[in-house]
Amino acid sequence: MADTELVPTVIADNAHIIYRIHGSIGPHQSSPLSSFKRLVTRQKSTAVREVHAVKGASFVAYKGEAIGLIGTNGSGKSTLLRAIAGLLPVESGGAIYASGQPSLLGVNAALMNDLSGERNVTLGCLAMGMTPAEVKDKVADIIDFSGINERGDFSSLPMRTYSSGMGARLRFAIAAAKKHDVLLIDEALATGDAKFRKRSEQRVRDLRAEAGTVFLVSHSEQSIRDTCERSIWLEGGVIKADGPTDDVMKEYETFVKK
Ligand SMILES: Nc1ncnc2c1ncn2[C@@H]1O[C@H](COP(=O)(O)OP(=O)(O)OP(=O)(O)O)[C@@H](O)[C@H]1O
Repeated sequence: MADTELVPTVIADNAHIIYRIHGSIGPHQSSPLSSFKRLVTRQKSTAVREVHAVKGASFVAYKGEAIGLIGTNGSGKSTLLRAIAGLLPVESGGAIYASGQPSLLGVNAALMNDLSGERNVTLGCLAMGMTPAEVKDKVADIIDFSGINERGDFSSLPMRTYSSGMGARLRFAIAAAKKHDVLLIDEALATGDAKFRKRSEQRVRDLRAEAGTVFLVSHSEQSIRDTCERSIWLEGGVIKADGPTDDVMKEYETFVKK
């Protein structure tokens, strides 16, 4: 990165993300009678519980960077990723700006369970904006990369017959078949076996080299160390550290060992 111009791809400026859970009221207020009373009197339920998941996150990500997001369970990593993808709103007073359309690749990425793996590859590629001709070119490579056919012809079977690891591998293979300005990966690499993990980590490095920015949420320290030169540590929704992965990991490890 040193001799290239730094081009920002994602800017988070004092981003606060709050989940509002409507109707999460106490036991007395949730009875059918009290609901009926509210209906008759046209009173709105005032009970909205808030979860302040990300608290004032600020950072700048640049082209060509792979950034690991680490932190204990519930620290806000997936929430931040979803906000970068534009799937969650940022509270007023702060903002997240991103170049292009960031793509979120999560273990929950939508594929159709009743369709075969191959059909899902075609649909996924079309949904990412490839032309039918490009898709035709890529289907075999994507299935190869996913390795779902390593134990027989699974690509022609419905996705509901796949193990969760196989599904995750196929989702990753589809998303990684395209160049992304900003690719957001949520634990997708963790579900594969060691061989697939190696292959996908290489693909993340390639995507990065193609001048995109990759964010990787993972509980696997090894995955983060192997793919990301920079890491951001979130704890309780607050960025505790942001810098070279080795340094941030050291601080994080000291924290979790306490
Ligand atoms: N849909 C939701 N509605 C309400 N609260 C939520 C929702 N999703 C997450 N949260 C809350 O937001 C906080 C951050 O959750 P998030 O999933 O971002 O953490 P995480 O760091 O990705 O956790 P993990 O490592 O366990 O995947 C948690 O307190 C969680 O309970």
